[in-house]
Amino acid sequence: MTTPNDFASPKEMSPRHANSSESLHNNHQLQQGAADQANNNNNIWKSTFMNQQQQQQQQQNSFAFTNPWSSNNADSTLSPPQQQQQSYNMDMDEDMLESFKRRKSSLVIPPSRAPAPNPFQYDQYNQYGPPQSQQQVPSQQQEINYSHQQQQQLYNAHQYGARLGPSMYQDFQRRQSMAASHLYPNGNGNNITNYSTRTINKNSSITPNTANPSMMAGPSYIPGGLSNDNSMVSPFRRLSAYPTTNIHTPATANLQPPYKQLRRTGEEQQQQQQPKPLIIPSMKVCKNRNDLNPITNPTPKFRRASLNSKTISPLLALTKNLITTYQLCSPDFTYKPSKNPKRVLTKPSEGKFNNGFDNVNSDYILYVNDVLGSEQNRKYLVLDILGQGTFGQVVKCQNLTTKEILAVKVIKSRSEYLNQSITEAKILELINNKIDPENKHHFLRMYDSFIHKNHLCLVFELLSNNLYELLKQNQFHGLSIQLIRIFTKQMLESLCVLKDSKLIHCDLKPENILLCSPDKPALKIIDFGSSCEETRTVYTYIQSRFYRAPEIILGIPYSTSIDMWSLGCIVAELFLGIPIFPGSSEYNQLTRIVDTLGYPPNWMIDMGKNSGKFLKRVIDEDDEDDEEGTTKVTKKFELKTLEEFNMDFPDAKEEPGKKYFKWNKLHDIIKNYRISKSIQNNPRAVEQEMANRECLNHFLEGILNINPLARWTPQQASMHPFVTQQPFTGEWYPPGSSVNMIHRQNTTNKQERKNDGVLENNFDAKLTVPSKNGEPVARNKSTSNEFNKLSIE
Ligand SMILES: Nc1ncnc2c1ncn2[C@@H]1O[C@H](COP(=O)(O)OP(=O)(O)OP(=O)(O)O)[C@@H](O)[C@H]1O
Repeated sequence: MTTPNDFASPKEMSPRHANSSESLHNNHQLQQGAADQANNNNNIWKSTFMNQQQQQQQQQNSFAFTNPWSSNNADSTLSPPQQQQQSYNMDMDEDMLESFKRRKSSLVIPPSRAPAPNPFQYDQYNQYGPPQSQQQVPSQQQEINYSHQQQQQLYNAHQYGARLGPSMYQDFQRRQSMAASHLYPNGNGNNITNYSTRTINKNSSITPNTANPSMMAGPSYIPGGLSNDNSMVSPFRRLSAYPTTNIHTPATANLQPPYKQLRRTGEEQQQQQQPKPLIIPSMKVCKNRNDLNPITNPTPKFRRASLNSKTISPLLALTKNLITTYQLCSPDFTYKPSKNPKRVLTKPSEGKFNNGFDNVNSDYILYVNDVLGSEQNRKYLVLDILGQGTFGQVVKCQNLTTKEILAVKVIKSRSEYLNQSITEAKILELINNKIDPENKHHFLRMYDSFIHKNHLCLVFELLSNNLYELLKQNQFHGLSIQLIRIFTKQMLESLCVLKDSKLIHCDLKPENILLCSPDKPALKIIDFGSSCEETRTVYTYIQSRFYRAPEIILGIPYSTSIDMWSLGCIVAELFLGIPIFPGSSEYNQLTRIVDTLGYPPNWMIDMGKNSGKFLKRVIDEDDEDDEEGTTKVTKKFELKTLEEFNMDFPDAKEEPGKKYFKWNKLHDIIKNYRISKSIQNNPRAVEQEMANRECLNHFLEGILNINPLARWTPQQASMHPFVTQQPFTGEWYPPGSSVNMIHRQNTTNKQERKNDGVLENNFDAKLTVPSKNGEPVARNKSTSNEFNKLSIE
């Protein structure tokens, strides 16, 4: 049979025995001194001490929690006569309990109404009860052993194991150790005593109990753990265990609760002092549902406190009225909100630059309740963080004068970010004041800008979630086509205005499109930090990768049409829930685009500064002979294989990209995307959904045209049936468009790459045709003659 010691080390079982050899030594010393004093006879003492040691050893082996005073020390001064001692200690226990209860009430610590059942019946141990006589020791020991055997059996039989498991068992033992450490806190033998046998003088020095019970009733007695001695903490508070005795208590005049109690009559007080049976929490096996009903104990008296004599529920005392509660515990306690620790919002939060105001990334270290700005009417109280980006942090603030809640973008203090952000502020100013003064075209409003501790701060209207967060909330399942249409319409309105103003946003992505409020589908475009004028396209490394246009990847001069590409990616993502081109690198990004939409036209590859990085030139014989019968040799390009790319750029360590969609072609991805469960059983709804998808697909093909010259402008896209909700017949061309192109029917993939809807390798060419995944757009016969004369205005 295993013993409890098999489950835990002696250290865990008893700090008194195993934790501190010094403590054990002191214990012996103390007992030795006591024996000397009593018998003044070395021989007797020796035999007694050896007896005692044996007993202790036995106890230590069987169970760690034993009362050193419970064994007969053969010294009447230390161990009072059994009868006397028992009643005395019983009195003291009750006294302790009552005092403790009152003390607890004054601390506003409600006793647990239905203590958690202790699986190991810990409370039944007489640890806090009266000391046992020598005669009782074996029986107590037996009880302990028996109980532990029971625990052991229960544990082994998995009766509790399933619910408690070894970790809970260990936790129980740890708590036992904690209790023991409260019982024997100082590790010097003087304090080694039981609660029930402790007296503490006014100076809080703890001495073993003497035989005189009257000593316990005086003002000098403070029950163990609740004395002035701070080192003594009641184990009750940790274990919610009550003494097992219920003996009449002597008055403890110095421990009256501060209220109500004072108004009680003597009779009431007497009644209160009557012995009351204590319900000892015990373990019970739940056999049916009724066993789970909570046990409600009668509300004990003195459990509520307040400074103004009003009763406060424990809940309120520990929540809303916590300050009062603290004041009740310590009259010196004062509370000032200004001294509250401020929550830091910036990560990393260690000050590195700018006199410690900035972290290693040159971000200003922001705290809740910080004030940004110093001028009158331009002070902003920091409330929370809204987002973080390349340029800095965006925080929710309150204007201290107007009380308006706003968003403040605190730009990094490095000059490159500062300069670009000045451009952002200028563009926003232009948009807000000149381009969209009436706030109709879904652009973020900027209200103010100022410098705070070397950081440019831009004050914006406060918006809600961004579209990425919206998709996330929807478990990345994509939005309904109706909602996508509403969003697309608004984004196109903004892009029309930007194109007319010859401005390029350059960083359109779901994170930069924000809902105005959480409950309406109105949105606004933010983050003009990368924006530029169409005539000043200085930067070539722009746009977030997933939304990066092919002309940027290839390194071709760009225009407002890069925003249309990003829009196409965003609309597709709103439908699919995840990015349509989630490239892990530029090479991977281009690979995904080519796989889904076909190759860029030759002129783009010829022109692209970066083309050689990703593509290889292959001289191929054309499968068609010219009129004279000679084989035409045309330039062709192919994406480098992964191996070829890694060979050319060993540092890149390019790996095969993860495949997110079963299908490759855009049309197939959209068409075969899962149908919402809500309409799966409704054929008409499914039919409507498929029709909507066809329309969405056609719309996407128009704006996700690899050729920027063939890509629809926002004005053209705004007229598409997907946006206008006009009937979609399967064909649609931007009004007034004509093209002069030679189009081959039944083009193969190889052939797609040659043409891909572009007619001339001329960047300024205006003669383009919308293509469908690089495949010819099916046209009805009646228009086939005009087909070659489409031009886009
Ligand atoms: N006016 C606003 N109201 C609410 N949240 C905002 C506001 N402006 C920005 N945010 C939040 O802060 C995030 C970052 O903002 P912003 O894109 O302007 O920073 P950035 O440093 O330019 O980021 P990026 O890395 O995209 O360049 C946004 O995605 C958004 O969630």
